[in-house]
Amino acid sequence: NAGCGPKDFPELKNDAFLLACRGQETPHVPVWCMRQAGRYLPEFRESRAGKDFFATCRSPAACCELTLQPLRRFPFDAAIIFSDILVIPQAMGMDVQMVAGKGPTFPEPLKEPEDLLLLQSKVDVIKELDYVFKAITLTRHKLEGKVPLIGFTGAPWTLMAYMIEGGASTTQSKAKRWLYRHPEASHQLLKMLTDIIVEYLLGQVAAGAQALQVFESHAGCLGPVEFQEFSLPYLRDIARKVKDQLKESGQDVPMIVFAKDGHYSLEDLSQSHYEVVGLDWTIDPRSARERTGGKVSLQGNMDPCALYAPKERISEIVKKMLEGFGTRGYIANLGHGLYPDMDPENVGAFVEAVHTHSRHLLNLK
Ligand SMILES: Cc1c2[nH]c(c1CCC(=O)O)Cc1[nH]c(c(CCC(=O)O)c1C)Cc1[nH]c(c(CCC(=O)O)c1C)Cc1[nH]c(c(C)c1CCC(=O)O)C2
Repeated sequence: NAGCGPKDFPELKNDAFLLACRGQETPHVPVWCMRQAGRYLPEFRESRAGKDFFATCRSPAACCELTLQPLRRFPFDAAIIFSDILVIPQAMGMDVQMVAGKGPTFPEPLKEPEDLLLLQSKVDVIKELDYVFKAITLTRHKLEGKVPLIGFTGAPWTLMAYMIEGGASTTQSKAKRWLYRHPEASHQLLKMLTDIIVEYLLGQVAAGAQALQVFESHAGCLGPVEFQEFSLPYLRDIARKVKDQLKESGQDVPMIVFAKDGHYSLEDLSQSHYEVVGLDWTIDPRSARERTGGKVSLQGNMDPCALYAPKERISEIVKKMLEGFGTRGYIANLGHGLYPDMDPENVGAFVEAVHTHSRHLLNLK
């Protein structure tokens, strides 16, 4: 561990992202992309070639390299640690494999409430997920203070859905069956996940994460009523518990909640102790501002597919997006992750358009 402890990190040189999380003034609108470390980069494909996905996640050196790759190409204002949300079900004792062309797969998903007994009830998060903490500490050093490092987790409902579906699903009907047929067991599982997530996020901050994003990627298959019961209380709990604990040690780390396709929940999410609410592209920037009433910063939300447009068109779309959100309390991003067939040059055009147009808008003030 010599020379790599979570202390004496290099001084941060670009704090635009952290300032924007807190609604403070910045010289330009900060920008990063979900899945910025990914298969659209040839160097990523080369590093990952022939290696097992979760073995890569367990190698701090590999995670560090993959996290840094996009920053060598583009002037992103934040880095997000390379890892996966499914490391938590693994830490709970479930087998998860990444199957090429199919995505994450659980050979033995949860079927009935009795299966909860097969899960590790007391997970030693610090020990089981130590490899993630090591990756964060190493990456924070290697970033040399260029930009802040974001840690992340899946939200309880999204993780529960994977653990029951056993992989990708369009309807999430197996997982939703639990909500309607086994509400008590569902809450038991969601609570178990919440406790692990809180410890996991605190461990990430101790290791050097400077902001935290919670991915509720499967919000879209819930309606407002189910969301209120099975997602929102746990999202709130996570933010409150993490913040309370951090406060005790005099720390304060901005938190982002991203509930994909959860447009119905925007008002609630803006009052859930998160500094930032992430948005997908189905929400109009101006209406998002009105509905959140200036209570939070907003992040998002260009349709990732707009990156298939020519560069000039990308620039126009970005300009409209910036005019809609305004330049204060705003972090530019896509409405979801980049796809493997996207052109890195257009990602560069997106980043440049955000910086150029936002500087221009800020100078007009
Ligand atoms: C749902 C989810 C997962 N993982 C994640 C989510 C939440 C975000 C979202 O809604 O997309 C989170 C995640 N996964 C990954 C990151 C890394 C950081 C970044 O955004 O750059 C992050 C933040 C790396 C990854 N995670 C994965 C990849 C691609 C596979 C590879 O590198 O071999 C990457 C770069 C694999 C993964 N892991 C998961 C899926 C659905 C897939 C895609 C499977 C496929 O496309 O074949 C589960």
